[in-house]
Amino acid sequence: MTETIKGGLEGIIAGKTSISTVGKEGLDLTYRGYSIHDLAKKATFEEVVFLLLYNKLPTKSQLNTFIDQLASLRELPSSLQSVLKLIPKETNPMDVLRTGCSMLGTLEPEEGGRTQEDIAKRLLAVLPSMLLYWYQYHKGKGSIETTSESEKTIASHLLHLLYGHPANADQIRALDVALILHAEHEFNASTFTCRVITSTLSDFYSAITGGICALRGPLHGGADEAAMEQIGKFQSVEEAEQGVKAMLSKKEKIMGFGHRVYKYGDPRSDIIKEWAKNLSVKPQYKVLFSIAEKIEEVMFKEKHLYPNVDFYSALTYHFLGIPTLLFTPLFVISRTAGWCAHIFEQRANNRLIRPIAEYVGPLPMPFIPIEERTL
Ligand SMILES: CC(=O)SCCNC(=O)CCNC(=O)[C@H](O)C(C)(C)COP(=O)(O)OP(=O)(O)OC[C@H]1O[C@@H](n2cnc3c(N)ncnc32)[C@H](O)[C@@H]1OP(=O)(O)O
Ligand SMILES: O=C([O-])CC(=O)C(=O)O
Repeated sequence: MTETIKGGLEGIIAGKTSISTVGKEGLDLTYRGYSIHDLAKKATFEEVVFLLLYNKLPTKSQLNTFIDQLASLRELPSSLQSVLKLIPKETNPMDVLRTGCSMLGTLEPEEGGRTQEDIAKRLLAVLPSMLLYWYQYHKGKGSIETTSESEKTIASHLLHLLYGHPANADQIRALDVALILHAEHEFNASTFTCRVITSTLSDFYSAITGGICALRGPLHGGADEAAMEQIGKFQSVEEAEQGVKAMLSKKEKIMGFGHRVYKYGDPRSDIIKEWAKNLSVKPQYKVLFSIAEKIEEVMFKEKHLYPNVDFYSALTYHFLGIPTLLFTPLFVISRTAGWCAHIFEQRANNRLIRPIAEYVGPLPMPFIPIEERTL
């Protein structure tokens, strides 16, 4: 093979999708043809989930039925509650979701007559319960009630479970927008993982569990937590400027910047930045916001790199009082919508995903039996 291969499958078209466009000239980011800007301004997360799963916008009554259905699926089976209690409290919450998702697959398997749509809805409804049940249990709050339907939406339910009381309308809308922005992104690493697993005719839970595993890393979904840690290390804009320059001079990466596809900026970043700005009401939040803006300025001056969705999402979550370790799990909850849509799409026109490798190993050589082998 003489053609030079770029690492990481960069620029390779690995399949077709009608779910979203990412960075396509003149289209930018759309979900099923709808601009991310319109969706973030005018839609709700549940509306976006419906759109992704059913390939059409819901009517008002379809949406209400959908919201009610999701709210009725929040219950954790008692054996799953037991498993969540057994998972050590120091565990990374991404591992909790990975384990919880896999466990649910043993309790409510696809083979048991459930449709893929049933499983998609169940996962979207129960993942927040799983996360917050484990989190609050190990914070000493006991076994919290996750089934209440008083909070209709995923964002309000999540924040209520986290705060222990209802969130206000701005907080709920901020999280709702973050969930919309993270819901889908074409053939990113975690979605591609789901599609590869699906292509072997494996089950739904295996594919989603694989997606969670791929999202965990800091080069992908885990960047929001890494970005927050980096921003939080600086006390002032001056320190941030010096610190980032020093990191760049050592060839270190600044998390939350750069993107494989968007070379001129991630369209989701300005939207979530605006929400971070709106929420930065406390003096210490204003300092963090200006530190983040300084990092953005330095990154552009020094590297011509732009923030991706993770950078200002991190601040948005922080200003919502969400612990850093829960950032990437929130990404899981949102991206499950996109993963499910991709599993449906892969199944509808499946062929095993199996590329080939360029062999760069040794040429064939004689095998030396162990008795004759010397060091
Ligand atoms: C939701 C998401 O998953 S969005 C992405 C979240 N991930 C991050 O924010 C992690 C930080 N960013 C990165 O590591 C990268 O930009 C990625 C992984 C997102 C994209 O990676 P790739 O397309 O493979 O670009 P790659 O890592 O090869 O970088 C190209 C060049 O830009 C530099 N670069 C890219 N991102 C960054 C960064 N965040 N900080 C500093 N330098 C960077 C690289 O060091 C490299 O420089 P070089 O050519 O001098 O060696
Ligand atoms: O598309 C990617 O490579 C990463 C990303 O932004 C996402 O998954 O939202």
